[in-house]
Amino acid sequence: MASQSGEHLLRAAQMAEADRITIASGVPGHELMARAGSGVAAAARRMAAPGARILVICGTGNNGGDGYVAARLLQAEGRDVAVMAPLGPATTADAGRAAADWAHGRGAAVAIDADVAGYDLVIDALFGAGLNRPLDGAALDLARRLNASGRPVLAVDVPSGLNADSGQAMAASVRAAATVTFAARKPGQLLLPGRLLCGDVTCVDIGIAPETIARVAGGIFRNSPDLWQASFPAPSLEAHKYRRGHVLCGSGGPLSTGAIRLAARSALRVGAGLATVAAGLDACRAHAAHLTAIMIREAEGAGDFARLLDDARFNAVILGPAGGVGPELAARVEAAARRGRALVMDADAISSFAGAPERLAAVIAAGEGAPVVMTPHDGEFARLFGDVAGVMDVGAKYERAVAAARMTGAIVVLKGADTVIAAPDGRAAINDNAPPWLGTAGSGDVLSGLVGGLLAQGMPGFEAAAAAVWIHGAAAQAFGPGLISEDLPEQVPAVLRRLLRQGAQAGAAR
Ligand SMILES: NC(=O)C1=CN([C@@H]2O[C@H](COP(=O)(O)OP(=O)(O)OC[C@H]3O[C@@H](n4cnc5c(N)ncnc54)[C@H](OP(=O)(O)O)[C@@H]3O)[C@@H](O)[C@H]2O)[C@H](O)CC1
Ligand SMILES: [K+]
Repeated sequence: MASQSGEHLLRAAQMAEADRITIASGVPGHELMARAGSGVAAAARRMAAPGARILVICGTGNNGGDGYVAARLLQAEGRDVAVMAPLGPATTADAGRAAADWAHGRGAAVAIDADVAGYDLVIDALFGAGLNRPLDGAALDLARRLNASGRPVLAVDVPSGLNADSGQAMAASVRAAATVTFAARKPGQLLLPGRLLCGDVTCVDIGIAPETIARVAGGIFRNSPDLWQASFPAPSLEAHKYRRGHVLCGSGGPLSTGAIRLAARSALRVGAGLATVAAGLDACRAHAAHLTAIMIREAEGAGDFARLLDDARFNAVILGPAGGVGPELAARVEAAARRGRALVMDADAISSFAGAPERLAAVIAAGEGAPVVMTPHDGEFARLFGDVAGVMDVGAKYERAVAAARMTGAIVVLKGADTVIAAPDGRAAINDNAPPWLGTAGSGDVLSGLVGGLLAQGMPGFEAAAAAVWIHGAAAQAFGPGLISEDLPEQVPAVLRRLLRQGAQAGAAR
């Protein structure tokens, strides 16, 4: 996993280990703190105009230490800085040293009940990665006063009260306009509500080596082209349409045919060589009125569908968009999985296994390693895994997705504004490029098509799913507000051009 390229996200414990390794290698902790504090001061300079009144709220640990360093640097250049130490003096050696350096000749800290509304910028250095229980008492009161004051907050590492791993507020969390974090982003800064509570996140290099980060990393990544560009199918002259795969898309009934058409069109747009919609006769007639490049084959039941799959040229299958929950659809899933075809399970295909994840796992195991990608939203996920210990009851969203992937053998795309892509081997990617307007009817159908189209071109399951999620978000960003799902496939070419340009540049740089 460590060889996987991409931006590592580090949990608090992994960050502490990176700290420890770096200190053991000869970089003193107070040096790391000095660099961290300097990064905070630089961000404060950008946020606070000259003459602005700055309040630095320092906790007792090293997060507070970063705050003392920033306070000293800002005061040394003539900034109007006050320090509040609501929980008492620093308790760690490095923070104590930073506090002493700040206090030297600079007067005492302000009282805890000082009116925070009187400041132009508040630097939140109360708790960082060391938060280990919900806020309470004075800390909880102060966080609430800070949020109520409407004052712009610059958070050190993470807003105080935010769990750096899960992105959840622990009783409450400071809401920051910006956050300065160190060495690597944390999962809780991309997951919701953490992403909203952090504001703009800047990651400061404090001298922790990339190989140290890779060594402590646990397979959690920020979703970006770096993660999957190497296996992204680049168009080439000899890759004629039969070499770029053929996606078989299972349709719903005659009054619910649009969903699978969105999926099939998306599969073609992302580069699949061919796409065919399989449908009952009445639905075929409905499709015939809409389709041109996408072919149509009649398949009344699961048996007909299975017989279509006897044609090995259908190397990828999409099932679920408005497919109709029930044993019929489950039987189609089984037919595709048992034949070892790359399979995307969306919506109704997932719900057709509600409460029976073990049965789904057995079906997937029969496919002997062909990639299966499921794309549930939270509700479908809960219906499938709700009763499984160790899946719904684990802390962070990516832990739930990885547990589900491990249990079923599928790649799990747990959708949302903070979609997580997880693999049975423990890898997870958190996606943070989806704009609010992507949440529109049918966008999930488009995503299933993008996944299927990339699988048809031979991308491995995890990479195909991560690339599809990223392209889905980028296409929505390209279109802007007012988006409806029919617009999404039409934005894919511009996103592909950008990706191929980036890929060519990366190749040239190698
Ligand atoms: N490489 C890096 O990332 C660097 C990070 N730095 C900064 O260090 C902090 C982490 O510092 P740490 O001392 O581990 O912990 P905090 O400062 O976040 O927390 C201080 C202590 O507060 C106690 N605690 C925890 N939760 C609560 C709570 N809800 N209420 C009250 N008190 C709480 C806890 O101590 P206990 O003994 O009470 O358990 C914490 O230890 C990191 O975020 C960075 O800002 C380095 O400065 C530079 C390198
Ligand atoms: K903080």
